[in-house]
Amino acid sequence: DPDRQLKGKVAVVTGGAKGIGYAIVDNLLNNEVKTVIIVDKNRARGLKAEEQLNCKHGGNRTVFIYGDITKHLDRVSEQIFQCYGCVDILVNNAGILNEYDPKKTIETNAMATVLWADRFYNCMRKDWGGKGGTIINIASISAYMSDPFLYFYKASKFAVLGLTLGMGHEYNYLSSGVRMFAICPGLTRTDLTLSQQMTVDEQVEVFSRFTEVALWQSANHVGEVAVLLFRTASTGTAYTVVGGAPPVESPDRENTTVDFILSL
Ligand SMILES: NC(=O)C1=CN([C@@H]2O[C@H](COP(=O)(O)OP(=O)(O)OC[C@H]3O[C@@H](n4cnc5c(N)ncnc54)[C@H](O)[C@@H]3O)[C@@H](O)[C@H]2O)C=CC1
Ligand SMILES: CCCCCC(=O)/C=C/C=C\C=C\C=C\[C@@H](O)[C@@H](O)CCCC(=O)O
Repeated sequence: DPDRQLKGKVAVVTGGAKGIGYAIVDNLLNNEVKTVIIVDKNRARGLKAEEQLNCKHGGNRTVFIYGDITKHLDRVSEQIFQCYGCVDILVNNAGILNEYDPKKTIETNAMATVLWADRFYNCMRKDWGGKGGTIINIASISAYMSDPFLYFYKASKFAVLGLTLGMGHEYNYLSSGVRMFAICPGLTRTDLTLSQQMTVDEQVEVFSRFTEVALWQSANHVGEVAVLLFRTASTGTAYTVVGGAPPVESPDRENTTVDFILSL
């Protein structure tokens, strides 16, 4: 299936200046993607990532565009569509963890992810004149766990999962040709998991004990899994990736099947 081959494709990765996003960019470039556009609000890290990746992979295949996903969707998407068309792949990865700022958490992780998905979906969709494509949303194991921690973050990641199961549903894929799936990583060593405002003060002790016994993994593992899933994942699905193990398709939620919808 040519839609599942990375060779020659153009991808956009939000929050690709470091952490999981950077690892996804690096792995896409390792697998013959033509160009990856990093959109990030950290200008210094974005420029450094562009330089490092162009040095490693050559050919000016990495392009950094400065942008805050909560503020600059119009400017950045217009610039991208003008230079590269609707692109083949969007990785909605940028996200924050700050339990002391629920509004910013929802605006960044949920609202911006929804709006970026909507903008690229509409450009890519075949029934509106596009050529199809793939949207990968980075949610979290937090969207599948029932635990007392990081509840605003959890709310934002449930939204990402809901978006993926709904917009990416096979029924929509049949007309749009836009595949959408989610990756739900467990604890991954990045700057996000070093942040000082990760959880409310009263939970710091118990949360620390939890993170000491939980399984951890490298960002590069998530990057490798993103490439694997690009080749194998069906639309409207979500995969957990925990402790460096292979991805596991997340438990089914009740699914109104396409056959049923079409029989109405
Ligand atoms: N590190 C972990 O344990 C896990 C992380 N995730 C998710 O993976 C994604 C990436 O996280 P990490 O790499 O760990 O974080 P990170 O903090 O290392 O990197 C996040 C990147 O996103 C950028 N970013 C943040 N807000 C932005 C905005 N408004 N506009 C543009 N760029 C923005 C940052 O500048 C940074 O370069 C997030 O969505 C996070 O929720 C999911 C599960 C586990
Ligand atoms: C609860 C499920 C987590 C799912 C993974 C995810 O999406 C986000 C994880 C975010 C943070 C993890 C932080 C781990 C921190 C440990 O290094 C610990 O030592 C921090 C102690 C608490 C503190 O606030 O200092």
